[in-house]
Amino acid sequence: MKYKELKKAILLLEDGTIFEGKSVGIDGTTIGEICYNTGMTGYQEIFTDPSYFGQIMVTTNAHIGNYGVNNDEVESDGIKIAGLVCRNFSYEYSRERSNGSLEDYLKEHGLISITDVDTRAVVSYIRKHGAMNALVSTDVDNVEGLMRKLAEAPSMVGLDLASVVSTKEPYYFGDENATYKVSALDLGIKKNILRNLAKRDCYIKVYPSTATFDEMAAFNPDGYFLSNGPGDPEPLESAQEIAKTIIEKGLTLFGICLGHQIIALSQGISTYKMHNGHRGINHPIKNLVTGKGEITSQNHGFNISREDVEANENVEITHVHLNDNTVAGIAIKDKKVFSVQYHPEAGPGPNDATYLFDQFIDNMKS
Ligand SMILES: NC(=O)CC[C@H](N)C(=O)O
Repeated sequence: MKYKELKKAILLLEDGTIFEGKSVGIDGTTIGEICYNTGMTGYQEIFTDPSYFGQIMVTTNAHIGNYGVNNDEVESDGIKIAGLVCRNFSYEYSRERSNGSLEDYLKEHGLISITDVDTRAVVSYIRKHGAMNALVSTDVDNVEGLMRKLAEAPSMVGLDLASVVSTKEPYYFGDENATYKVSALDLGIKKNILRNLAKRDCYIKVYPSTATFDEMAAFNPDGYFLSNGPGDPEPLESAQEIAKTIIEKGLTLFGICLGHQIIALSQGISTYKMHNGHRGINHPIKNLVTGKGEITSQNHGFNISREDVEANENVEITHVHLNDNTVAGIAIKDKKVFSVQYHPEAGPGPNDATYLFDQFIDNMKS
């Protein structure tokens, strides 16, 4: 490995815990909610996933950067995480398909990152103490000032971040002569969702988070889609209103992650902040309809209340997370509406759950 003289940096947690390391990316201070992803690969897709907006990412895979970056392996127009914490940052990279180094990519996108951190200690600490805000900084001699800054940062609970990352203007994706038309609400949509729909013969109109049902209906779609996205689903009232209307009208609807939470909220099912959330690419799910297992890509810090779903006679649980028995998928009884808490589009992750896109197509067909 190339020897580099690196600046010191620190990771400071909301409760005052400090982890030391070295700076990569740019100098400065960044604040966000700390979380960790256990994926062994797929760092570029993770860093560009808009659902991570406002979060500082700890990668549990020891090596980050070793296969470089590729312009096609992005889930949005740039890096969306607030900061990166890793164990061994690789300045050297090797892969035929890569067209640049992660180091240059972090600098180009202005990401403050810290390497040489004992990430196992960080993860075991936040697993025990739960979700909290954190800061990464190269201003290592000013811990008190940094502590004050961190204390002022808002908590993730109650935060509408979807409107920040959403497109400001509607746009189209796919072939306009495709068989199915889909109106998608962009709350932080991942590109791989659009690719999966387009691949299944859909032409998609992507709407900003401020759109109304009437605007989305004007496209005359065969189906509606509610996307993934960052932050707390609860303040997103207009999206919940749209879901409620679509369901009342008996139209076809599919929701992923934040979109799934929005559908639940629209039916009076509450959401809650999890202790740590699920973020990785090997999360086991059981499909209760088919009895089959699937390994899935996940990224969420909120979840929907099992108790509320069980008490709701219009909604059924279709999928459960096998690690902790949390609700991972629901369907509205006798309607063409379903949603999952995880990521069937992968990007990164396994493709076990892509059948859900086919299910959405079948619903539009019927
Ligand atoms: N990937 C997502 O859509 C995440 C949804 C939501 N922001 C959560 O953390 O639970």
